[in-house]
Amino acid sequence: MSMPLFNFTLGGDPLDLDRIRGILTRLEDTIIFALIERAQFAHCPRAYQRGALKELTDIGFQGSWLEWFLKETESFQAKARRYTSPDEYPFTPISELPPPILRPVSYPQVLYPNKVNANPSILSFYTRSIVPRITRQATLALAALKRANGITGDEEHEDEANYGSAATLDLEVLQAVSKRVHYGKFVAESKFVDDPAAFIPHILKPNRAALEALITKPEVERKLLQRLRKKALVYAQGFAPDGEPLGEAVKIEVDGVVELYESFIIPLTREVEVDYLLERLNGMSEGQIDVLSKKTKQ
Ligand SMILES: O=C(O)C(=O)C[C@]1(C(=O)O)C=C[C@@H](O)C=C1
Repeated sequence: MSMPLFNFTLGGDPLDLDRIRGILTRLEDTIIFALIERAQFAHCPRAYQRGALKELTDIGFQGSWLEWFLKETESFQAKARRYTSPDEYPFTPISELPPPILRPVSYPQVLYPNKVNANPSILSFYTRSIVPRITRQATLALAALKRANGITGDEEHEDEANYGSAATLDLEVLQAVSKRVHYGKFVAESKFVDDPAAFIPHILKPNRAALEALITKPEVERKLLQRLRKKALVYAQGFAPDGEPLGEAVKIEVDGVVELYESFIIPLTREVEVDYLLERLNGMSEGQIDVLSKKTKQ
């Protein structure tokens, strides 16, 4: 049995829609597992508040603990040229990251040059909506444990012991969600080159609704949500010592995972697709656009 290869450097048609959807499907597993890991720890609200940690303001950093953690980790990863890959986007502005120490890889030019970056939306939604939701059980359990042990007060430093673990796991979730959402660019490029004539009028006279209607595939979304629920149910259950599944979803709330995709990840992927398409003709001459406009779906 052969394994599908999704690595950019290994050849194959990077705009094959089935191949791109294969990557999106694989990332479902990564995202569910990362969420399960993060859900083991309590919320740690102060880790997401700017200026909440004296230790950071003391060293002149104005952001939150998570933003500091992202910047430090991404600086290191930038040196290993992570953000030169067309499917990797840092949360820290690229201008604040160091250059790679390795020679550049020459990636095939698959995407049209663009400035689309959904990471600010991802970071804000993740910290405001996702973390509180997936950590609810762990936060309640921690509070109950403290009550049982007579630990009270010191609200400010209550959850500090988990800051390192929380941020490490936040980074895993954020990077996986970011990669998934930005794959929308490859999906959009694939759909565009398949039928440029359908898209061009709505790019020239920008019409988001028309572009969104062209890229939206309700049946694909329906199947995805169905598959995701089943996967989350399997991954979230416990297993007996002999490997027998115990049935009940205990590691994460399955509805929460499905809702995350339904109300955030898929809509944001669609938004990235539309934003990308709106930039798809930038810098092209009328003549070039004219030639492209004559290409219709085969
Ligand atoms: O698979 C596609 O065609 C996509 O555009 C990706 C995606 C998704 O986010 O999963 C987004 C919009 C479509 O309606 C279907 C699925």
